[in-house]
Amino acid sequence: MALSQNDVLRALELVKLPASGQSLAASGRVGDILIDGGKVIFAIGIDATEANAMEPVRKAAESAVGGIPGVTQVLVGLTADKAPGRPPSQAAEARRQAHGQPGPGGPVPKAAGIPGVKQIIAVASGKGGVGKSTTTANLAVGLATLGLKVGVLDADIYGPSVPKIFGITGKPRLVSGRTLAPMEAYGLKIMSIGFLIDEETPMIWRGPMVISAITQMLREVAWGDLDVLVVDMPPGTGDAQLTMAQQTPLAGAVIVSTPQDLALLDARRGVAMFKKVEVPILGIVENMSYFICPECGHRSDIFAHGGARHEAERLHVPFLGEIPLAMPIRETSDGGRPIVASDPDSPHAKAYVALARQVKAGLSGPARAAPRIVIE
Ligand SMILES: Nc1ncnc2c1ncn2[C@@H]1O[C@H](COP(=O)(O)OP(=O)(O)OP(=O)(O)O)[C@@H](O)[C@H]1O
Repeated sequence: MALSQNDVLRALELVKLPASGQSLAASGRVGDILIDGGKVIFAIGIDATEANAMEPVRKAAESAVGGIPGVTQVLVGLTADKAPGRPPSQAAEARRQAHGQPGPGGPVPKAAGIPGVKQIIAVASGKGGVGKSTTTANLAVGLATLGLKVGVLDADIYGPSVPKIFGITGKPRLVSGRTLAPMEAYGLKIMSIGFLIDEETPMIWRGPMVISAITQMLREVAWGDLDVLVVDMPPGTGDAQLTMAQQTPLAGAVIVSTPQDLALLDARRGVAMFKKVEVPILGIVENMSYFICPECGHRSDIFAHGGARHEAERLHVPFLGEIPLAMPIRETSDGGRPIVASDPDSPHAKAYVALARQVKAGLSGPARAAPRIVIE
């Protein structure tokens, strides 16, 4: 007989919430349940502060549903998509009302820091394809050339491309219990959500997986001592991105945009998203800003360059610089050899190092005047 949502909810009656002892099924926290043959997928709504406490509940839910005859695979994620003010899914809301439970809400506190990691920054873009991952990789190598210990966390659930940009193959190994060793390339420690999420995982499921995956990548990876961890965020400004911005103890965010109007509009949304969760904006960088002909050296502003600088001024956030549209950037990035590492003397690499310098300065705060020494 085909599996039904009621079969799943019956199994979830046996899973209890730690604080109240209430059943998960009755809590109103179970989102829409997707059933595809023997595969069952759903998310448990949590407050952003509960990620660690609710992990055992997630596991218990997976094993309870896994025990239903006919179930071949279960995927359960924790999601804080229901940020204050956002409505829960219709199904979850109906169950909540039926059981007379209070809805989610309240302020979202800041996520706890990661021992050994001094600062975490996000590289984000309002839309895909603007060169966010290429910028992340070259910025990270650039920060390392400035003498910092740097890690890269690829959190782009929709298209994790950091392993490819760094030419990494294979999977991270377990060092102890659930802790993974990060991969290493060009002196950086690297972890990608691509190592944790199966390529076949449906897109609809990736958003709900965000909290567990980001928590695991932040806290169950042996990062060691890092000055900066650079996070390649998923493009866009939807629920998944907002949740991630809330769940990650970010010191600041770099927004990547191309100069076109539409990309700039999206960049503006990105700035607004980080402001909403009180993450400081380190600035906007304009990628594919201008083109220098490799044959004749002529410069063309193909996308009416300068838009990001104006947008940054308009939004009162720093402008971090311009990266040209250049074949060597694409070739090295797509070939697993970021240009700052593979051709550090090129003008393109220098543009990224200048960006890294700006970001580093932004992280150490506005320059303070040296104290005046008075000799009496
Ligand atoms: N400045 C640049 N000059 C030339 N090519 C570039 C530049 N920046 C990025 N690219 C190329 O553009 C393509 C998209 O870049 P990238 O994957 O970094 O974008 P993205 O914004 O991370 O995309 P998404 O997150 O949507 O997958 C890649 O082929 C990359 O090599």
